[in-house]
This record gives sequence, C-alpha cells and structure tokens, in this order.
Amino acid sequence: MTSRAGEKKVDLWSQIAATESDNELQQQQTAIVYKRKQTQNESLPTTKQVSSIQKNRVSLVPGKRISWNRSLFIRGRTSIAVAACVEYGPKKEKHIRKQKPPLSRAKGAPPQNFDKERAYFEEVDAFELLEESPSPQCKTWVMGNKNYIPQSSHISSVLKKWLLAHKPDHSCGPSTSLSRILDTPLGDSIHDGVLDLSSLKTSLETLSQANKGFKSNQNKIVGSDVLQSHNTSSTKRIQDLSENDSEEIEYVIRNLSLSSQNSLIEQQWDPLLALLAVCGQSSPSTFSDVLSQYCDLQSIAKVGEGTYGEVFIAGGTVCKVVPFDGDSLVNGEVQKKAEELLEEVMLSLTLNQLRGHDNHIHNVCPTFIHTLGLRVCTGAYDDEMIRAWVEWDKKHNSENDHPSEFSEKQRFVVFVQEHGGQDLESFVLLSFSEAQSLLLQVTVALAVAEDAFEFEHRDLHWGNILLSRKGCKTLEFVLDGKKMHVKTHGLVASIIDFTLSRINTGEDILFLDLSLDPGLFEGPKGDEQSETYRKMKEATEDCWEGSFPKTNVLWLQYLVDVLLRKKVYDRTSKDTRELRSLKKRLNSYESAKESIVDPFFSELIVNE
Ligand SMILES: Nc1ncnc2c1ncn2[C@@H]1O[C@H](COP(=O)(O)OP(=O)(O)OP(=O)(O)O)[C@@H](O)[C@H]1O
Repeated sequence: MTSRAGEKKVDLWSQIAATESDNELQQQQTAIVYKRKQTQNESLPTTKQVSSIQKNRVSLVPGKRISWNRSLFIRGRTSIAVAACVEYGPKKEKHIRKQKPPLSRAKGAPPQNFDKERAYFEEVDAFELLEESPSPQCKTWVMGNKNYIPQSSHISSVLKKWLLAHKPDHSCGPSTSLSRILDTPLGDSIHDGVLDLSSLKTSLETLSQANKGFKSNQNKIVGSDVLQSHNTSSTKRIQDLSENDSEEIEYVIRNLSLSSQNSLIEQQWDPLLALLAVCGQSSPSTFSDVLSQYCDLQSIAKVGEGTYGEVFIAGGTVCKVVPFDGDSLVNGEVQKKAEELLEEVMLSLTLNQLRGHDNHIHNVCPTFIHTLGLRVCTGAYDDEMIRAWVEWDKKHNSENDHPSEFSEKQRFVVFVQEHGGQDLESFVLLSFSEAQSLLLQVTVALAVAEDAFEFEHRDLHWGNILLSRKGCKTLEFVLDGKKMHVKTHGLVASIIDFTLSRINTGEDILFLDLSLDPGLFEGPKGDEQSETYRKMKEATEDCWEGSFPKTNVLWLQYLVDVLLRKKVYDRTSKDTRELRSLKKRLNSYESAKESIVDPFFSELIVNE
C-alpha cells in the first residue's frame, strides 16, 4: 500500500502495511465471537483427554457420577457466542432452520468516517473526565426495543473498545455483549442497580497496569493509557490538517485506528482479566474476604451441589462456588475455562435485566434467580467451608470430591444469588393450586424471557426449579408491555442453571452446541427427561444456535408430567384429568408465550 498522507506518516503506514492483511483476516473472523471446542482425543484420562470423553459423559472416576441423571449435568461444553446478524434485538422469525451463524457487524461494514471517529474521541475524553468525577453515575435503561438494553454510556463503549483491543484472536475473544454486561449490577462496581463507574474504572486501570507487568514490555500500552495516547496523538494530527480536507482527515483517522489496533493486537486477550473486570475486581479475592461480606463464616452451611458448583448459604444469600482454569480434574471433570464462566456470567446478568429496575419496562419477571454479585477468588477452601462441606456430606453423601484437594493456586468464581428455596425434586407440594401456580409462574417467566431475549432454557428438569413459600398472594409480570398478576397460592418459583440455555442479548447469541454431545440424547427410553432432550433435538433439527421456543414448551410438558407422575400432593381425579389435557394441548403451542392463553391458567391470571 502506498502512502497518500505524506512523509510524516511513513512510520504509521509501515506499521499498517505490515498488519493490514492480518487485521482484515481478524475482522472476518469476528462472526464467531468466541468459541471453545474440545479435542477429539480418546486415550487415557489426562486433562485434555477427559475433555473429549466427557462429551459422551462417561465418568472417568470410579464411583463418581455414574447415574444417567447425574451425567446430564456433564454436557457438551462447547460454548459459543455468535454476534447477532439481526437488527438490534432478537429476530422475529420463529423457526429458523439450519441458519448460518449470524454475521458480525464488523464484516462488510463501511469504513469509519470522521463523525464516528470524532464521537470515539469524545468518548475517550469523557472517559478521562470520569476519573475526576467522585460520584458514581446512574446508568439509564431505555426501551428502544423489547430488550432492556442499557443505553450505551460512554463507559461501556470505551470499555468495549478496551476489551476488544485486547483480543488478538477474534475467534476466542469476548462477545460484544461483554461491554453491556459491564453496565450490569455487580460486585464492587454496582450498588442498588447503579454502576459505580469510578470503581470499575479503577479496576480496569489496575488491570491495565497488571497486564503491562505480565507482558514485561514497556513499549506496550494498554487500557486507558492507550486510549489517552491515541486521543492525544490523533487529535494533534487532525489539527495539523486543513479543516477543509475532510477526505484526508478521514483517511488518516481510519488508518490511525488501524495503527492503534495493531499495537494493541500484540496484547493477549485474557479472559481472566475480563472476568475480573466484570466482577469489579483488580485481583482475585480470598473466600473469607468474600463470604464474610455476607455472613459470619462460622454460620456457613452447604445447601447443594452440582457437577461443578458447590452451593453454600451465606447469610441471606446463596454462594455458588465454581472452580475454573485449573489443570486438575474436579469431580472427575475438566475444569471450566474463564471464557466459559464469562458466558455463564453474561447469561445470568442478561436475565437479571428482566427484574426491571426502571420505569421503562416492557418485559419483567421475578422468576429467574437473581444474581446479586460475582467474585473471582483464588486459594484453597476456607476451613469453615470445608466444615460445612463435610457436614453436608455426612447427611447427603456427596458425589463431589473433597474440597481440601484444591491447591492454593486454584481459581473460583463465586456467584452470589438470592436464596431460591428447595428444588422441585425434594420440595413437598401441598395442593393442586400450588402445582398450578408453579406451572404458570414458569410458563410466564419463559414467555417473558422469550419475548425479551429469545430465551430458551433447554434444561428445565426438576432440579432446576426452586420453590419457597412466601406471603405474597400474587406476583407481577410484564409480558410484551402488558402487566399481569399471577396468583401464587403462597408458592414462589425460581429458575436456575442456565448452562444449556440459549439467549439473544441483542448483540450476541449465546448457546451450547449440543450436537457435539450425542450422549445427552441417549438417556433411557420412556424417561421423560431424556425424551425431552430428544424432542428438543427434533424441534431444533440439531441446529442449536437457532431460535426454537418450542423447546420451552417441551420442558413445560415435562413439568406437567412430573406433576402428574412424580409428585404426590392433594388432588382430585378432575385435577389429574386437567393436567393430562393440558399436556396434550401443549402439543399445539409453539412457544411459552402461546401457552399462556391455555384455559388451565386462566383462573390464576389477573390482567391489568
Ligand atoms: N440460588 C439458589 N438457592 C437455593 N439453592 C440453590 C441455589 N442455586 C443452587 N442451589 C442448589 O444447589 C444445587 C446445584 O446448583 P446448580 O444446579 O446451579 O449447580 P451447577 O454446578 O451449575 O449444576 P450443574 O451440575 O448443572 O453444572 C441445586 O440443585 C440447588 O439444590
């Protein structure tokens, strides 16, 4: 490429020329924002090899997780986020078969123009100003479409650039949702739904410094440093040029962007740093630091366990502790990677948006478990956690490994959540009215999330519905702008575990490619849960990135079946008949939203 901008820009152009083709290639790769595939190795159980074997969910540790039900939690771990090809917000087509992953907005995008670049520098200026602002700023939520996407603030836009600038390999970098998630109530950065920008900014600055240290390269500039540098030098160059020569300006700016990108591309995208940033931390905490914020450590009790997670009660909250990034097997499984945890975090936080903290709300629902905070911790388990683990083990005979096996270097994410109660499997239902309300709450919740985010849970078995008895007589939902109240009969349901879920955040589609996990569809014949996975496969034609709200209906049918066949409670034969016919009628609905109109629910819904 030859220089059009004269001698002064020779250095710039040589940098650009050397890397332009790389940049183009990387832009083309942004359709898949990040993706992790397991290897196909099939020999002895080293960590990598287990990664392959677990796709078929064969336990490698004798005595661990041999039951099919339990192995359902060990599904294909290929997590994929694709940038949404749609206009901002979920697609409207209900059944997109075998669609290609949506294209990145970057691909084929027109070249930047001066206006965009000027806006960028203004953002950078604003970012710098934030540093001087002592008070946190409220983020505003707008209803530009059905999604409650936060209004793009200066901070999120700048953070997005910061994060994107740290991913040399676009195939495994952060999704574009990440910058939105950085707006979302969390950790030290969030108080009562208000983003503490100065705290988040501090975290990122510290991370920036830390990153410099990791790279041991004084020439590299990262984070806000590079933004500042970019701003200053670019502005100067612009001033050097004639005001009328807009074409020249545009040309220089476009390539300055490339140049800056080039210097940044040398930086490694580090999902751990991104995870820390999302959690509002500059470095990992210890368990005792985190848990003592919620309770007296001696009062900690374990409340449940999953394949990856150990779940503790800490004061009024629940802390789900998930190890990641370590080389050792945990409970016979390869540990999740930081990027997988990021995806889980994004899903939880996107669903948090449905809790409606603003007047401008179009879809609201209290049923998805509320994520109250997130923390990254390093180090071995605290003694009190081990004590709690052992006590639970004595009573329930844990399937998980003893946590004292974790090394001092082990990393964890702690999901701080509201306490959702007991899972449906162990909960004792008292009446048909409770069963009815439970079904309706789940149906409306799915409908709301479908409408807002094309959400499909895809794994709504009875371990993933929590129940508690509360005083409230009704719960308020808003579905597609319409307010409705659901009679509770004293029972409140919460939905957990979004590992298999699919969501369209408006910018990314997050989903697990279950086609890579054939074992999931090989459960016992006649078992309603395993039949439901098979029915989902049929409904989606094994194309898991598409939107198929029918999968939600399939899980509703599964739940009706559970209430018919597995739960004992006070009900008449008429009630049983009603449940049976509901199950049949559900065949004709294509989404949870459609199912709401079923007469089974009518007496429990109070419309406004
Ligand atoms: N917010 C909560 N409130 C009360 N109990 C909870 C909560 N979250 C989880 N639990 C309990 O802990 C158990 C395990 O939680 P969860 O399913 O989220 O773990 P997991 O490790 O993600 O599971 P998986 O094996 O699917 O990966 C649940 O079945 C439930 O009993």
